[in-house]
Amino acid sequence: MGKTLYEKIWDRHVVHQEQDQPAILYIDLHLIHEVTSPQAFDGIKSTKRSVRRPDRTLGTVDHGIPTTNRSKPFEDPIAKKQVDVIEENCKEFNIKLYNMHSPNQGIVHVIAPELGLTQPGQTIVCGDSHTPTHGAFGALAFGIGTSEVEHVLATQTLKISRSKSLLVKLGGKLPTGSTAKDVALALIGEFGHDFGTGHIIEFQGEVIQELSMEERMTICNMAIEMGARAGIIAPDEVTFDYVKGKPGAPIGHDWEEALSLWKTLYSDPDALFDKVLTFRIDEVPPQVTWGSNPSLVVPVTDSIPYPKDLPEEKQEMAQKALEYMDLQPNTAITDVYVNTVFIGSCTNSRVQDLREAAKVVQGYRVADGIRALVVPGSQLVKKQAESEGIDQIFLDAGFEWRESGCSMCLGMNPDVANPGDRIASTSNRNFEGRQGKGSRSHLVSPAMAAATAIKGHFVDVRDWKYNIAKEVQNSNVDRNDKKHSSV
Ligand SMILES: CC(C)[C@H](C(=O)O)[C@@H](O)C(=O)O
Ligand code: SF4
Repeated sequence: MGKTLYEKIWDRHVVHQEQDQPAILYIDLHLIHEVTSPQAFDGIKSTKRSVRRPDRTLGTVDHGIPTTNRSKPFEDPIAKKQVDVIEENCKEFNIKLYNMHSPNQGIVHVIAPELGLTQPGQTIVCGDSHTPTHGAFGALAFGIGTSEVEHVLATQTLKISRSKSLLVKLGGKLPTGSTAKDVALALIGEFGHDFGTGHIIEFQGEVIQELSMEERMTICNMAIEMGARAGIIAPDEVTFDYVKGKPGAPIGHDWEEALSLWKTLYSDPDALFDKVLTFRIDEVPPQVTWGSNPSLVVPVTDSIPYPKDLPEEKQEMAQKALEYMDLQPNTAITDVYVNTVFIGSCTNSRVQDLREAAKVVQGYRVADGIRALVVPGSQLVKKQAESEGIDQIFLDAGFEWRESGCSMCLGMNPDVANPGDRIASTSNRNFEGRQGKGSRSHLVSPAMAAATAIKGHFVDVRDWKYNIAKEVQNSNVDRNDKKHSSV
């Protein structure tokens, strides 16, 4: 019988397995950041061990670092300490670290792919729940806890039990104006925020071949919000083209050898999955979450539902979410006003995301009273965007253009939302208070976030070109007239 992609990667990496016991899995790439690595290094040091493969370990700082002027002292002593500690640890154990001032610094899940370190067929771990992002390359990638970080540092292996496999077949084509983010949100809306629990999800479907690596990363990034251990997509020509020529990619004969292996990385047609779900995406409109987990989501064309109209298992959390979010059922999503817009995070902060948002923003102004932030996922993304003039489009529109990092995705640095703030955010989690105590998060695609910043409330970005843009232009003219007449 054939094997699934997950089984193929798993089998190539098992170092040791006893019956009914977890396997010992070899890890190809271990990514570390400043929040979850300090205790792991303490454990290594206190037992006088060393790091087994510093050359297969890479560090960056992303969560707590400022996204404004980095030559100024840190505002938060804890963040400062974490950054200092990872610097010391990486120095002591000879691990490459992209620190705050490095041209390669960025969110851990953005930098490894863009540097060509994330490759098909690898096992990749990080003490971070959004590690499934790397599954977009046909790698088996998942988040691990701090004690596991220590184990991987010491042995370059992980003790782990096999997960079940879940095939999600995406049928149809992505409609114009909808994005990979909308597909991920719609999937979670349809099947719930835990439908992948205990599973590795493989995403398949014709549409996948048409998706860029950036879009595939957005979908796999949100596998954890589906409850899954990891998400994975079989590599294809799009993947190989993306990796080719990147600094970490194999070259010459090694490239040819790698490629012949990578081309075998797909689920065989007769492979058996533990579960199979199908989902048609032809009619997935842009999505907006209204609650405090990503499954509480509706198309932008809809209204906020009455809890009693939802499936029974969602009713109680929906009621609680309405209270926290300060929203009334039956309110049209397009009548919900925000005061903050955040374009960033490992879900949606790559160049393609910023290009899509900039296309919407170009020539317009952020609505009055809105704080709008663009935080590129990495310094390389930032540099590329600047070379295309994208920074200027955002700045001209009244957005803030920042240095790279996690930023307001979870507010561990000074980019924190205030109590009561309502945020249109391109990140992946809308949990209570995540972006700042008492703040209210709505998850959307980059284009939707951009349009919301201009209008001040949610809008259907598909109408942007035809109707809304004209309205905005007129109101900008009014605003400018007012400005001139008051001078
Ligand atoms: C800080 C880190 C441990 C955390 C995670 O694991 O996901 C963060 O990245 C997040 O997105 O909440
Ligand atoms: S950007 Fe957000 S989700 Fe991604 S690693 Fe940072 S905090 Fe976690």
